[in-house]
Amino acid sequence: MRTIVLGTRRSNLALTQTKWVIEQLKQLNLPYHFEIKEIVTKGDRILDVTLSKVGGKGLFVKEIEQALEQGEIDLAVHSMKDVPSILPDGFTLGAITTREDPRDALISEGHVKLADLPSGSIVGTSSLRRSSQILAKRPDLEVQWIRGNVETRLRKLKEESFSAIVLAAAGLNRLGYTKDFVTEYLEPEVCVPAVGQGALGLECRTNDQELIDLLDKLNCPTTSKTVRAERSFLHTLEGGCQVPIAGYATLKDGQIELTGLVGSPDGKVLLHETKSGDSPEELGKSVAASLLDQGADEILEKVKRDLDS
Ligand SMILES: NCc1[nH]cc(CCC(=O)O)c1CC(=O)O
Repeated sequence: MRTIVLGTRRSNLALTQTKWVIEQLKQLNLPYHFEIKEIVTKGDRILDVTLSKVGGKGLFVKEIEQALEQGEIDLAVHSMKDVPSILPDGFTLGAITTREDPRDALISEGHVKLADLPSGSIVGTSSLRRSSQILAKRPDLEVQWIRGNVETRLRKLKEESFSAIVLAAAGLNRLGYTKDFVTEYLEPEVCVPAVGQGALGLECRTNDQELIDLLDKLNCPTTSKTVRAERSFLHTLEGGCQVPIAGYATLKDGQIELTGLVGSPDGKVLLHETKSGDSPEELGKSVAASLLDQGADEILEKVKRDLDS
């Protein structure tokens, strides 16, 4: 009987997600054993600077891919929003699972909603996408970088000078926080989610056909299709680093509807586009092209220059 080794980061969220996938695999009642191997990535070790400066989201994924390549692990469970838009040769996503709540969640001291936070209140986030959209709504607030896993950020909300923080609803749900813990869910009309937010990607080696066949049983066709559109959009715009880009797609009567957004980190410029189509790849490219026509490349170039300096 084959043992499938799942590699995961050590955070509570990563472990919870990996255990959830094992449960789903076990329910298939197939003759496999499952084992978890914890991996500490560079992104987990470096916590003192903004994530964008140490190399962005790809950081978490790269070291896990090395373990896959060397056969130390067979399968990696990722939050899709942390997975770069193109995987290196030799790796594939065997499945994208059913999406959790894709929205961002605002959690504030005293449960004060975004619209009601006093002027000058400090909101903690380390995402340019979130800062851009929050400052567009509330230019009188102040955004400060906050790093660390979900529990660390919640502790900092209590102990430091933040009035509110923004976290993905999906992560909170998976960790078992109840709905009344959240002050306000930010609807996609207010804050367009990150590409892939709320979906899990199951990555394995391209030559592991046995595992690819197994993972296919956990694939959610709707989530796959919408996340592919979002990732095609991201790929068309991306220059490699973490940038203020948001993308969220839904499926209605077989048609994908994709909203893309590019904003300046201070929220003074927000470019939006929503389009429908049936090819995820073409739709992603088309929404990206519209934003480039509106001047998205200028915003993104400036962000990259500021990160490099
Ligand atoms: N960047 C960290 C990260 N990656 C995925 C999630 C949440 C789960 C998800 O989006 O699926 C989080 C935490 C957060 O943004 O609050």
